[in-house]
Amino acid sequence: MTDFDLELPTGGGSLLLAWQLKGKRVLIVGGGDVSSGRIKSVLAADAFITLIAPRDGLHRLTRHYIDNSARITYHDRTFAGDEDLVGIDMVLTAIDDVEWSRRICALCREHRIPVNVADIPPSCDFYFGSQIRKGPLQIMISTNGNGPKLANLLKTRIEQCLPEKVDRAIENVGILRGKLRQRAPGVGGEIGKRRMQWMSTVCTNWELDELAALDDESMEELLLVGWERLSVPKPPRRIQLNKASNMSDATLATVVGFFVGIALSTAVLWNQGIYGNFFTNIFMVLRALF
Ligand SMILES: C[C@@]1(CC(=O)O)C2=NC(=C\c3[nH]c(c(CCC(=O)O)c3CC(=O)O)Cc3[nH]c(c(CC(=O)O)c3CCC(=O)O)/C=C3\N/C(=C\2)[C@@H](CCC(=O)O)[C@]3(C)CC(=O)O)/[C@H]1CCC(=O)O
Ligand SMILES: NC(=O)c1ccc[n+]([C@@H]2O[C@H](COP(=O)([O-])OP(=O)(O)OC[C@H]3O[C@@H](n4cnc5c(N)ncnc54)[C@H](O)[C@@H]3O)[C@@H](O)[C@H]2O)c1
Repeated sequence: MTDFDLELPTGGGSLLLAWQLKGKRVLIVGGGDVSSGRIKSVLAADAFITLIAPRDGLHRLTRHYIDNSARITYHDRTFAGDEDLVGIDMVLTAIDDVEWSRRICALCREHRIPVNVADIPPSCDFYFGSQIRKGPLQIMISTNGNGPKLANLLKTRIEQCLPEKVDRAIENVGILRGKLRQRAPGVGGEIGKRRMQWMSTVCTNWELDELAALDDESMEELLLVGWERLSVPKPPRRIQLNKASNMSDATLATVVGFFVGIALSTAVLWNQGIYGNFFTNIFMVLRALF
């Protein structure tokens, strides 16, 4: 018997990737509303942008990006042809001209440059999705072209479920992994396996809040105590204390409300000449509550 999943994927999906565009050049054709969204996504990926769109059709946000990002090279004109594709690694078109959209797509395919044509699925080598970015966390919701609005609505739901400090926790895990690689360098082999196992145990055994509370000193301590002995200790005391003080607002409100209630009822009873002691009043409040 094997514990592998032997079932073949049913297909009909697309490949989900986190495409590394740092330092690459992306051509964006069009300067409207959709283009401004594309610019934002590409800037988040540290790429350079060549933007081709007549000035009079620019969206306010697109103009803002042109004026404020040194990564954007702007040409105030319409798409010219082959020559605009020289040195380009990816093309995104967002124009209100279906004929030109299709022509640009055909040229890109000829030059084997990956292309997305907003809203024309057959002309897309890849689709955009609805995106959530929170620090290094990136979530893309794709319905594989079935319902883009639904992707947008699901995004809102997912955003509401994300733990508050998830971005900080992920950043800290990244820093800790960097420190561990410095302490135990080497690619692959036994050392690689040992590092992966240890990091996985840290991520599994520590709460996100505890990971988010790590600072430089506690990371060094964790590496010193844990890595050297190949064990993963509990979070240091000051991080656990932080956790205690991170009591959720709702819990805090319930606890404070409970004691204020007891104090008030004591005062009222006292005022009415019912001189029960404090503990008798707690009993009366509890009886009234349950
Ligand atoms: C996610 C998002 C990302 C982005 O573009 O940044 C995105 N569309 C968004 C919004 C949106 N698009 C449309 C509406 C109107 C409501 C509706 O029609 O449903 C709304 C809603 C709105 O505007 O609120 C119209 C529309 N879109 C496409 C077609 C053509 C067709 O389906 O045939 C038509 C019909 C045109 C017509 O009828 O003429 C096609 C595509 N749109 C995609 C992505 C790709 C598949 C995504 C997936 O896998 O789910 C794909 C295939 C190609 C691509 O463009 O990459 C972004 C939400 C971002 C956010 O806010 O979070
Ligand atoms: N995927 C999505 O989320 C989504 C949502 C809405 C619309 N769309 C589609 O995306 C496309 C663009 O939408 P928009 O709202 O940004 O449109 P828009 O009309 O606001 O902008 C179009 C832009 O393209 C420029 N343009 C037109 N022809 C050009 C050419 N040959 N060369 C260079 N620039 C050219 C215009 O000057 C303008 O800046 C439309 O086809 C629209 O149907 C997609």
